[in-house]
Amino acid sequence: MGKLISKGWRKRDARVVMLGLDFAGKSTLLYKLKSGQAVETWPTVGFNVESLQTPCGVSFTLWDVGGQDSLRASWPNYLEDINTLIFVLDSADMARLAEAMAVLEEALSHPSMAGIPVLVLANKQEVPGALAPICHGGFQPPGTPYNEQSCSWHML
Ligand SMILES: Nc1nc2c(ncn2[C@@H]2O[C@H](COP(=O)(O)OP(=O)(O)OP(=O)(O)O)[C@@H](O)[C@H]2O)c(=O)[nH]1
Ligand SMILES: [Mg+2]
Repeated sequence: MGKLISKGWRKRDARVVMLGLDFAGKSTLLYKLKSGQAVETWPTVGFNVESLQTPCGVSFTLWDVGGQDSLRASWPNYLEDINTLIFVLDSADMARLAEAMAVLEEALSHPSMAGIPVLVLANKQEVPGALAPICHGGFQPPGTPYNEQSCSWHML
């Protein structure tokens, strides 16, 4: 976040976009951050958006984009002029890990993603058998080996 603030983010709301396969938990996360409570969700058709603030007072707008296959063609529209991409991964869904990797790679190839910080959020960690973040070694943008010190992308 320090890097983001140093880019002048205090002057305007940052635009943060969440992508990920359907059922990954994006909307659950959005409303948990907004209300502090777990809410029931339905598959998102289109997007949800909320204004949020970090505990240290940085305002940002968080976009939650529907992840169903039929909606992914619209993802590039959401990537224009963003400050950060959060890619939400269902860590308990091994069967779709490769699919998730493929759609992340496609999103990262969008021209407007150059230089944009990416956070891969390994969700559903409490599910028995979920892949631990440290085990997501194969799940990384091509050419960008995971490095705790690197600011270009982070796995949480
Ligand atoms: N066990 C577990 N379930 C979760 C977690 N986060 C979300 N879920 C569940 O995952 C399901 C899908 O959550 P959503 O938030 O609707 O998923 P989404 O990524 O918004 O899906 P789309 O809108 O279709 O793209 C719901 O049943 C949630 O309750 C989590 O951390 N752990
Ligand atoms: Mg949703």
